[in-house]
Amino acid sequence: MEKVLFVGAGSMAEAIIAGIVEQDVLPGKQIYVMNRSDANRLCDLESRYGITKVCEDRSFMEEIDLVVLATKPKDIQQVMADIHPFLADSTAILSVIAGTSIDTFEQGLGKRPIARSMPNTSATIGKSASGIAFNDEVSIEMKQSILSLLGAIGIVKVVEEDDLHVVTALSGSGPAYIYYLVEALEEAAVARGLEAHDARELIVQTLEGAAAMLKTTGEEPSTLRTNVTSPGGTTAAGLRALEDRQFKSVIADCINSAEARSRELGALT
Ligand SMILES: NC(=O)C1=CN([C@@H]2O[C@H](COP(=O)(O)OP(=O)(O)OC[C@H]3O[C@@H](n4cnc5c(N)ncnc54)[C@H](OP(=O)(O)O)[C@@H]3O)[C@@H](O)[C@H]2O)C=CC1
Ligand SMILES: O=C(O)[C@@H]1CCC=N1
Repeated sequence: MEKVLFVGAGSMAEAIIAGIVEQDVLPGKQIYVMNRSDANRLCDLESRYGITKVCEDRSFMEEIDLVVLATKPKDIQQVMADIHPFLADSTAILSVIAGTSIDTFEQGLGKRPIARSMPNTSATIGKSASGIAFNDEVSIEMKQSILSLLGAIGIVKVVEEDDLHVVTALSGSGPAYIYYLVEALEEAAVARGLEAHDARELIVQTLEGAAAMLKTTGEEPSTLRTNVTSPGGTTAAGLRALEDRQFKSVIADCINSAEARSRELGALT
């Protein structure tokens, strides 16, 4: 894979570009980026990551090996109409767009190698948790190239295409749930008198420590939870408040709603 074009230059495109530039995944290879109209944004990405912005010129497109589609789902029909005439038959597609199916891409861009993925914004620091599915046109070699590209920005799970909706709900949107949890914990701690910056540091370290415990001990989360929970102690009191408010059912609603929205977005494209 020598030449990669990002179509869409928003937060997700930047997270992946930052990750692959930082991890040096495509050393010496050429990374191009285009968007709809925000010229300043392209200049900014070009100067920060040493990639090449694309404005009007489309002549180079037939030499592109991989197009990364990173626009909003609502824009994808327009994008496909814009780029299809310029792509070589062999050009592969990697979508990061929520909901939109491989079938939709095949209809808009022809039968060609297509991978549909769902990374997350932690790609910026090489910590994405991504899911991916491929169509039958993707060769073993191309699959490996795409997996190593996504692998360099975090972990990747190959899943059935239909499961990408729940992957989107879980790990695509997941960072936002965690940030919301941090906001809530911080607000509660500040309301009880802690300084905001102290609360923030304690929360982030608690998250980091808990994640590392899950990873390194291999223990079940329920076992680790039980280890924290002294009978009649503070944790039991806190967990009881969560149970009283049906915490697990709130979380199930969150995942189900996000998955349903992913399916809706797919149906709209
Ligand atoms: N943000 C996230 O956490 C995640 C997002 N995703 C998916 O990534 C995709 C992009 O999301 P995000 O980066 O947040 O979105 P943004 O709104 O930040 O970026 C969208 C980009 O698409 C460009 N665009 C729109 N229309 C066209 C067009 N016709 N031709 C070329 N470029 C076009 C926009 O250009 P301009 O600014 O010039 O209009 C902009 O650069 C979405 O489909 C989302 O589902 C996936 C995983 C996580
Ligand atoms: O909110 C969204 O639709 C996108 C997909 C996953 C994360 N952000």
